[in-house]
Amino acid sequence: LLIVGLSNSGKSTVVARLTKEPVEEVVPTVGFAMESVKMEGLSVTIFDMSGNNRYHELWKLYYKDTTAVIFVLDAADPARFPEAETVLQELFKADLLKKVPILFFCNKMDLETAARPAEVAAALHLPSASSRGFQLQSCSALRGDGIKEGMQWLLDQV
Ligand SMILES: Nc1nc2c(ncn2[C@@H]2O[C@H](COP(=O)(O)OP(=O)(O)OP(=O)(O)O)[C@@H](O)[C@H]2O)c(=O)[nH]1
Ligand SMILES: [Mg+2]
Repeated sequence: LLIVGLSNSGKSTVVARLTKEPVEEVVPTVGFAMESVKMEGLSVTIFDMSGNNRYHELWKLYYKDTTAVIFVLDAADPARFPEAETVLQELFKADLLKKVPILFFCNKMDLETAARPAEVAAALHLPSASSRGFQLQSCSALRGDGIKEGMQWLLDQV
């Protein structure tokens, strides 16, 4: 399982939710962090990538071993939506990810300023949920809302 997205979007907070570690202790990721967790009897290895620009090239090295992708967006940071779209397009274009389901977490929905999922879908020109194993899920990793629902969809795809 590969977790990508821009810096500060909440990837490691999502991972902390999945591994049941305290979300308060999350710090910016340097390079990447690897975690293993059991989900519904499956042993899942999570690669939590740094969103820092300097590490984006590193993501590609993991594509060939990737069964599923989670892309995390900070929905309260519209200034970075174009940058997020560019990064997401790279994922869609990658040959090694052609058959890999992508779960899109529209994160930080607890914040009043967060864009609605429909606005995010329009701004980032997201494909419809039915196409190519793509699913948009709104969530708050901080509160733990929506994470289970998203993971349920993803596990059903693999
Ligand atoms: N309000 C709110 N804050 C969140 C949420 N998820 C994460 N954050 C905060 O956003 C900041 C960044 O979270 P991280 O999980 O470290 O983000 P990241 O995507 O792993 O960042 P990098 O490792 O630097 O790429 C932290 O201060 C988190 O507490 C959320 O759902 N709501
Ligand atoms: Mg991180």
